[in-house]
Amino acid sequence: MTSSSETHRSGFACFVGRPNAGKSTLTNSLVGTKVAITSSKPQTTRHTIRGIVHRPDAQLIIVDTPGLHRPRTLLGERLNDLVHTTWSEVDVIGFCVPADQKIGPGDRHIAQELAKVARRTPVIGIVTKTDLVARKHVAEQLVAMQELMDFTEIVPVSAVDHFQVDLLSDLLVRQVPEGPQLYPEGEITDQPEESLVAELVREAALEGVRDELPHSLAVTIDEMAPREGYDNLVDIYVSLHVERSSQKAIVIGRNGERLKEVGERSRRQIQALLGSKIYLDLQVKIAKEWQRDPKQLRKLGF
Ligand SMILES: Nc1nc2c(ncn2[C@@H]2O[C@H](COP(=O)(O)OP(=O)(O)OP(=O)(O)O)[C@@H](O)[C@H]2O)c(=O)[nH]1
Repeated sequence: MTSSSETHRSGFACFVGRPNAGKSTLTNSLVGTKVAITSSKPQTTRHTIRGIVHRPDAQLIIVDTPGLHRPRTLLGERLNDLVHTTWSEVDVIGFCVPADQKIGPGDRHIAQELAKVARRTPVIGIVTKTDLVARKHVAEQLVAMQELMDFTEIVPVSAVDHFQVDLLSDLLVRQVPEGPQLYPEGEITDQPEESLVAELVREAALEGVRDELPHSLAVTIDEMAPREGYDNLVDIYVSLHVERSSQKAIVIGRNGERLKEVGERSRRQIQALLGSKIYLDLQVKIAKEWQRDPKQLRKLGF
């Protein structure tokens, strides 16, 4: 019997909405007081992490997206491209509209842009600040939201009263894939992003072959640096260490098919983490009996 309570999920979410829609307050409310909000922005990271929701069953990383502009200039267009890229990299988007304000042209503009990615990235409609208006008014706003675009779900919340914030957390978590805890609890800034990237690759490499390669897979980042002359490209060279050639064959797969899948699967998540395009090079190496050799273990970061 498989119980869904045993699966752990992890992934990325972002909130969009016009200024003052309540995005930051909602992020804080979701995250709770347990976790500090980091605004650390290492060299290779473009997305700022606004907060991390730690739950026993999931970890939800809430990232910032640059604001959407009305593209009057080429720069405006470029910035909007960046927004679209971010939207397609995260696992779920929350579109915030305050309950106490009429839906306006700003919201419709965002909805139009979101509709372009909605087929790929689920969008949850969030009516914020419900504590400010009567229930009847919340209901009307929900109906108005429904007409705005095709949402995966629509939910009214109040960050101030903590009304339905846990429900929103559940709805967001439902949209992120199965995966390990990416950040240690309470310690968001200390984890070098290299380890997160390695963890994402390891997770993708184990997918479907977990029984065959239980603990015989270690992943190290050989090099990770922004490519010179490009403002949005990070080169990442990764080694996957196995113990035997039979395991190497499993990781690589027939004609390299599996390794290609591993690359595709991890690339999307790494791009979401870093907020930048990446070139990902994966090499499978045999480190004989690395689990029993202290020297090898140190080299592999254990
Ligand atoms: N009553 C009430 N006020 C709220 C709620 N959520 C946010 N606010 C208030 O609304 C204002 C804007 O909230 P923010 O969270 O800063 O909004 P934002 O969308 O992050 O704003 P930008 O950073 O400008 O995009 C603040 O004064 C908040 O205190 C809520 O649930 N209830």
